[in-house]
Amino acid sequence: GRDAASGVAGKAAARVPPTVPGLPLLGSVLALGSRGAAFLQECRQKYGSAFTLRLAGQRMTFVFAPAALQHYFSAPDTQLTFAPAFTHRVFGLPPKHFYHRHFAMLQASMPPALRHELVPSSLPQHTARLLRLLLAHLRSWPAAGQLDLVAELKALVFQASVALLFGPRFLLGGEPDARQQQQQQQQEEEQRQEQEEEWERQQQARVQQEGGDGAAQAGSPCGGGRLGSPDPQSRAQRLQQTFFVFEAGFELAASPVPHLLQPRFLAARRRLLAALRESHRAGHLEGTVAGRLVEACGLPAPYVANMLLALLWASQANAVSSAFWTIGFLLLPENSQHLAAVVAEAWQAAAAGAGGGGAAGGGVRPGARGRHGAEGEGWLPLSEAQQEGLVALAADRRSHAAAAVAEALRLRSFSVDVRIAAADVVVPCGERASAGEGIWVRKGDMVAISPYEEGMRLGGSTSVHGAVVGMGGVAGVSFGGGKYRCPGRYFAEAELALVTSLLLLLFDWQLLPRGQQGAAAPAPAAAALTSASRAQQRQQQRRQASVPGDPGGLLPPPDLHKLVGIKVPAEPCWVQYRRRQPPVPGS
Ligand code: HEM
Repeated sequence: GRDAASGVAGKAAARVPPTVPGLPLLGSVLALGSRGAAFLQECRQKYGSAFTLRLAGQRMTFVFAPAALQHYFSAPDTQLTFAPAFTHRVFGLPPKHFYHRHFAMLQASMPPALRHELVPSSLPQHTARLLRLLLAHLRSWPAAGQLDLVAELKALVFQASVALLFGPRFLLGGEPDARQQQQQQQQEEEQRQEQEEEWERQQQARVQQEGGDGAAQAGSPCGGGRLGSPDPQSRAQRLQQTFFVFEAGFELAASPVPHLLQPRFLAARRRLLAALRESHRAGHLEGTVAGRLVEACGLPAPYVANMLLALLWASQANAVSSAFWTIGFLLLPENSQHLAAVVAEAWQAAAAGAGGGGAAGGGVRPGARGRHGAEGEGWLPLSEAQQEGLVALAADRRSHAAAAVAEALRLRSFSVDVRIAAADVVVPCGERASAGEGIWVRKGDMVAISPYEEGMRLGGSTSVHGAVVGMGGVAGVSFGGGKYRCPGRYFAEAELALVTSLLLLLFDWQLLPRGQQGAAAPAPAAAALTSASRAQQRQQQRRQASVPGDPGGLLPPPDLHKLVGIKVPAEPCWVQYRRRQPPVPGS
């Protein structure tokens, strides 16, 4: 195997992979753009475990053989390199300035770069803060009602984790504060706490402003996910919506299709860059993960905002939909046992925290449950000590919540990872890969892998390729591998476990039948359901049958157009929810 992986002995048995015929000039751009993963599956059936697509001017070779995976993640940069052109095209980071700083950004220890910043030992500190931000946001939810879980998780996860990583003042905005630059570290810390309190006050003020009457509401409790809503919005909501316009346009923007044809993407990027630039100048990012990364990276000032945009995208794009899938899968009837285990474990963790540390501040307010009413306003769901219990649970990689997160990632990450061939190389492939069999890839071609098996069920046995076992199974591969693996992995896993435990501890949830929402929900006009859209619906239901993890088709299908990263749900997901009482201290 070692010979083949080195790409030297492989040359003798190397073959050129078949090229999929497509349109003149465009090649398979349209097929891949419109059918995504389904198109790749067809190609795989027709051409086998390696084939090349022509995508306008770019050739992209897909390799599916397990032997290729190992090579992919271990090949030196002189053979396969992380796509620098891509960071330029999407984030506007020129390789000239960025490429040699890339490692500093990932690895530097002083000032701490991402790998040092987000190591497991520093996680409790980050997750404790994240939990406070999540709780502040959840206060604006009525005690019960119906909501679109996709939209609400977007708002919850984006706003809380951006406040954590970029600082609450990035989301709040505000005037530059010259004094801030001279403040000692301790003062900065105090200030951040004040900002978090201010953030909480704002969330609370909004509850009051919106009536806080707790009437069972449908729709978006905090205006989270409704694009184009006419309601006056906070800066946080506007940033969130702009971000998801950027994210929706991301893959097309990375393709060779001219940006001139993508005005929405360009406008969103411009707005995000302006907001990041303004916050950086005003000192809002000081003392935050993002601020320390700027220091570690040492980019020239004009490109700082572009790097921050890359961090914003990387930290949100996958995490938000992963949170949805984790909770969504747990709500499926066939997973009720797993749900019960996650709830019991969260309950225990909160109770243990409450028992161990003494419930500061009186803990849970009795009466916060049941018929929602003016309680919404002062709802303080978890004491400090209970929060500590949940934070400890989020760091436990053997918890039921961690298993549910890993399973959701495995089920919704049947996507692709991409490198560029830095030279003519042989990638091991085929039944005799260990004996040197492989495929040729030309210098400049893209090499893509998609190492996922489909058709597995939550809790079922996990079959993974031997090549990826060392990286934590398929869920591990969704974070990439080798030296470019995701530096946010441990943070992301703790974040997702925390969001899952918290929401399942504080609320009872029930999936509503697809396409059916509560009376108060904004129902789609019946007339709008044309025969064309009905046909589309049927087609989607057929596709759903082949989507792993949801045999009954109760969750929205994943959008199969998206090729990179965790799949995004293609539709809203309506649920009924109701607050419940977390454990009473000492119980
Ligand atoms: C479920 C959540 C997440 C998934 C599935 C995920 C996955 C990935 C993958 C696949 C890569 C590319 C690795 C490669 O090509 O080999 C990546 C890169 C990256 N991720 Fe994550 N990620 C997640 C969450 C996060 C979070 C929460 C952060 C930050 C706090 C983060 C920060 C980054 C950064 C900065 C990079 C770029 C690294 C570079 O420039 O080389 N990610 N992620």
